[in-house]
Formats: sequence, structure tokens, C-alpha cells
Amino acid sequence: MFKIMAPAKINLSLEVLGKRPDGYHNIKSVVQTIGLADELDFSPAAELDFSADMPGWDGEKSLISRAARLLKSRYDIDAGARVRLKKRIPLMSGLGGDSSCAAAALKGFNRLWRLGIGKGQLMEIGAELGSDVPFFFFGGTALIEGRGELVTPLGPYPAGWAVIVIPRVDAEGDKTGWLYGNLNAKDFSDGSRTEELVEALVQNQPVEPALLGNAFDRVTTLVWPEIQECRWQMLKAGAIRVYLSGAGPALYSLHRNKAEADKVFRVLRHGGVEVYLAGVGGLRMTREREVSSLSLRELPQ
Ligand SMILES: C[C@](O)(CO)[C@H](O)COP(=O)(O)OP(=O)(O)OC[C@H]1O[C@@H](n2ccc(N)nc2=O)[C@H](O)[C@@H]1O
Ligand SMILES: Nc1ncnc2c1ncn2[C@@H]1O[C@H](COP(=O)(O)OP(=O)(O)OP(=O)(O)O)[C@@H](O)[C@H]1O
Repeated sequence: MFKIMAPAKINLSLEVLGKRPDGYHNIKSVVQTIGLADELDFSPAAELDFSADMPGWDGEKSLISRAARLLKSRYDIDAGARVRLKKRIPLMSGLGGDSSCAAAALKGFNRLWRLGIGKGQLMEIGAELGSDVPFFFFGGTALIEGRGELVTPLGPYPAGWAVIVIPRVDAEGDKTGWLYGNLNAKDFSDGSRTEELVEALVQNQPVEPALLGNAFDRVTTLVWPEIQECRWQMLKAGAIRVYLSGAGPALYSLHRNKAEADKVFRVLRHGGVEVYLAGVGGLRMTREREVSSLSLRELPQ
């Protein structure tokens, strides 16, 4: 019937400003979709029927099924749907895979059941499913704020390549919530580094690597000592700087040309590391410039 791609994301900057009364944290983060993506294949069915080609993937645990149930109850839908998922993004890795699938699912069910829901409303429903979900209705390069539901599209990040390594750690349950809960005042910052990065992107200026960084660096290194070993392996393979994505454990390095990225990728793959090579930046994943009701910020002129 039809397919929808669900790209992974990396956090180029991720600053946590502090804890909110509702238990979430205010953040400022420049997020970027990358060429590593899942693929959702939708077709009509009498009941809900979800499956994936990844062993251990459980439809009932995925936000895809929560998205379906939420729309069915809110819009009084009797119809079902069959979704076949080609899963490429490692789960619970910091690459936002299930969050991206949730956004793709909302788009797909909206189309399959002819609900006619606008993008802004879909983003608000997405925000009920998870803080990373609204961003995926824009993709490309964007600033996310609030708990992640305020999305401001930005000029494209300079086109390049990312080498992504997934350290072998036991990330399970609500690892993101647990890691947020283990942040403390020294992990918090005021968002100014991310504002500088936004300014560079909006003004199409070169991006200083020092502007990239992640508030979860300290706590993830404490919880998962394997991360340090992976960082060293990436540096030894030729990466200049290694960054953490989301709440981890995924690590990535950025490269302007493919040949350099490919060399690092091959060395790591030969070393038995779970490693991916993906395009970064350049094109915007979506063409729409519609700014949703959730994107309240004005870009610096
Ligand atoms: C780390 C990031 O991936 C950065 O992009 C996101 O902030 C996390 O987004 P996410 O995985 O969609 O997170 P959610 O599923 O909404 O929240 C999981 C748990 O993480 C914590 N959480 C999440 C987002 C946020 N801004 N503050 C939080 O404290 C909350 O305890 C929440 O119960
Ligand atoms: N076995 C499973 N099958 C399908 N979905 C799962 C499974 N285990 C967990 N999930 C879903 O995946 C979500 C987390 O995966 P996701 O890939 O979005 O997070 P992430 O990569 O850690 O992103 P980030 O760290 O950036 O928030 C869980 O909240 C849960 O909804």
C-alpha cells in the first residue's frame, strides 16, 4: 500500500537546563536526522497487526502500537492496520528509533484511515507519546526546547558523514528516565552553547566542534564504563572527536568526506564493533516549511 521512512537522529548539542515541576527537564538541543532509517510498510486490515524483521522486537512495547490505539480511541476508528517494519535503527540506543517510528506511524495511520489531521495537531499527539517524537515531523536540522516538544527548523547542518558505534551495554527499561534522574547541577547548563550553534547554522557559518556536546556525558560514562573503551577505539580508528547521542549509549564521529568516514568505519567493523555509516546534514528531510503551533521561537535574524 505505502511506505514511510523513519530516520534516526543524533543530538549535535544537548544541554539540560534544569528540572521542571512536572518531573521532566527543560532542554536545548540541536538535533539532526541521519541516513540510517527504519521503514514502515502500511496496508489495510481488519485488526491491528504489527511485525518487524528484528528478532526481539515486540509491537506491544513499541510506540507504534500506542500511536494506533491513541488515534483509534480519539477518532473512534473501527478499522485496523497492518504495519511491517524494516528495523535498521538499534533500539534503546540514543538514536530515537522508536520515537521516529511513532511519528511515521501517526503520519501513516492519518493517511490510511483518512483522518485529515494537520501537522501541528499530529505533533501535539506525538508529544503525548514521547518528547523526541515532535521533531521527526520536520527532520533535517532543528532546535528542540521545552522537554523536546518545541521544534524550530534550522538551516541545514553542513553535509557530511557520521560513524556511529553502539557500545554493548545493558540499556533496558526506562534508561532515558533513569539517566535524567541521575543528572545533577554540574551537568546542567544555560543553553548558551546551543544558542551559539543555532546562530552559526542560521548564519550559514562554519560550526565550531566545541559547540557540540552532551549533558549526559558524565553520567553515561559512570553507568556504562564500556563507553570509554568505545571512545578510545573510535579515536584510534581515526576519529578526531567522539560525541554521545541522546541519552546514549550511541557514540558518533563526524566527517566532511566519505572516504575518511569509510576508513574509520572499516577499521571499527574489522574490530568487531557494532558500527554504522550514515549521511548527515545537507538536505532537509521534509520540504514543508509549515511551522507548527508548537514551535514558538523566532529565529535570530
Ligand atoms: C534524551 C533525548 O533523546 C534527547 O533528544 C530526549 O530528551 C528523550 O526523549 P524521549 O526518549 O522521547 O523521552 P520520553 O519518552 O518523553 O521520556 C522518558 C523519560 O525521560 C525523562 N525526560 C525525558 C525528556 C525530558 N526533556 N526530560 C526528562 O526528564 C522523564 O523521566 C521521562 O519519563
Ligand atoms: N523489544 C522492544 N520492541 C519494540 N519496542 C521497544 C522494545 N523495547 C523498548 N521499546 C520501545 O523503544 C523505546 C525506546 O527506544 P528509542 O529507540 O526510541 O529510544 P532511544 O534510541 O534510546 O532514544 P533516545 O535515547 O534518543 O531517547 C521504548 O520507550 C519503548 O517504547
